[in-house]
Amino acid sequence: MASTTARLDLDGNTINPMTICMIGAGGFIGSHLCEKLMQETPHTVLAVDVYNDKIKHLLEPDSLPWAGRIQFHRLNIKNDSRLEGLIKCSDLTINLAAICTPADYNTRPLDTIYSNFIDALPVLKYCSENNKRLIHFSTCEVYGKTIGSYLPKDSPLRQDPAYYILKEDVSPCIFGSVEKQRWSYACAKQLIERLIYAEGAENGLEFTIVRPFNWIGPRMDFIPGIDGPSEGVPRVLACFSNNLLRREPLKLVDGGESQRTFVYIKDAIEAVLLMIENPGRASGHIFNVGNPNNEVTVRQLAEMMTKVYSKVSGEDSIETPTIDVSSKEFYGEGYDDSDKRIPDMTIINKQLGWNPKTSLWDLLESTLTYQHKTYAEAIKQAIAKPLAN
Ligand SMILES: NC(=O)c1ccc[n+]([C@@H]2O[C@H](COP(=O)([O-])OP(=O)(O)OC[C@H]3O[C@@H](n4cnc5c(N)ncnc54)[C@H](O)[C@@H]3O)[C@@H](O)[C@H]2O)c1
Ligand SMILES: O=c1ccn([C@@H]2O[C@H](COP(=O)(O)OP(=O)(O)O[C@H]3OC[C@@H](O)[C@H](O)[C@H]3O)[C@@H](O)[C@H]2O)c(=O)[nH]1
Repeated sequence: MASTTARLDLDGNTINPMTICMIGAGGFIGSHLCEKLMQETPHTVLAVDVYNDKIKHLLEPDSLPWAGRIQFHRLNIKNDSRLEGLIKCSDLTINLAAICTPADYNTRPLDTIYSNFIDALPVLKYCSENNKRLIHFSTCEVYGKTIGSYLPKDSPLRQDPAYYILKEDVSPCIFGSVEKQRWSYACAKQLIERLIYAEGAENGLEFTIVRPFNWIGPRMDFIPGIDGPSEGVPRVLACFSNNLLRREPLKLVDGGESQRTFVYIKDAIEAVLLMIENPGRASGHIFNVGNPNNEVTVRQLAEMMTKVYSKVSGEDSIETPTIDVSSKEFYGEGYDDSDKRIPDMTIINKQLGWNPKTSLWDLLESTLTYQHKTYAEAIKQAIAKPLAN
């Protein structure tokens, strides 16, 4: 419950309650951010989304301690004139709305580009015209591939951090060719970042851009055939969770050699709250938000998830826990991948003093405990049903 003592920002000033228009509030990150804002702050949230399943527990019943501080507005920002009014009556807009699953980037590139660029334009326009602050969610994918990935395999420079650490104000954005439609998302995100930055430079828009580096945790995406389409392909955490729950081998795309750093959603949300409540320190900045200490290859992630799931479910792992699949088979034509993603943390450290805390093992343990509790029974029933018929 929100504390009654005054909240202070990082400079010791009192934080006044604010109204936040949160677009995409019904998604994975939005649901955790709404939860944090309701449980720990006095702020009000106008939660905008086309779905609200992931925030239902915050909206009902009316007796919840924060009732009245969160309102759900079911609207599609593509074509709804109510959006401007909601932005106008808020102090801050946070835009999370996007198509952001890699399986869509090469198979639905038009929807991906529209969602990540065109649909964000009115949000930016209304914030700029009404002098409202904007926190916009971009992605670590804007960095694309590392410079090091273009060096010869045996080059010693590949070991030099200058060739792979990703810095907001220094690193270039390196994407594959246009035929590699994987990059439709990254490219759309890059262009909206540039437009927001330009609105700041030319028209004084107060903005913050967030580049999340693989935030994971409970409520991420969906489990195919249970709370999402049977043929759907979510992000890796949900793909591997689904395989573990169904006792199927985890599929390693192109050998599972790509590397990622994973950060626990609850750590990352702390960083967003600091941005919300410290505008003087956050405005005009682009922030990497990730955990450089949690780097693994996708193969290592699969191995660790298999061990953790065995521990939390009490079930032995299957005989062949992983299998290799080609990216063409798994994602279709036009897929490509980021080789390695380690965030530089200098700017977020200096501006907000934020550091991630949770190790990969610990965050997988709490997340897979949630997956097991939430889905194991439903999966059992789904598997038993066709047999019974
Ligand atoms: N989760 C991550 O690790 C990660 C990494 C990089 C970037 N991001 C960015 O963070 C943001 C949120 O990501 P997420 O993981 O919560 O994804 P998500 O898919 O769970 O949430 C996005 C939400 O936006 C809503 N939405 C999409 N289009 C809409 C529209 N036209 N009108 C209204 N609502 C709409 C969706 O219904 C969904 O609830 C996205 O912009 C994404 O690109 C996330
Ligand atoms: O079953 C699977 C799923 C995924 N993978 C691999 O696992 C890696 C991670 O895949 P994810 O689905 O989590 O997506 P990525 O990390 O590539 O991109 C994500 O990064 C940042 C955000 O902007 C987006 O949420 C998304 O684009 C990729 O190398 C992918 O090929 C598998 O090997 N097997």
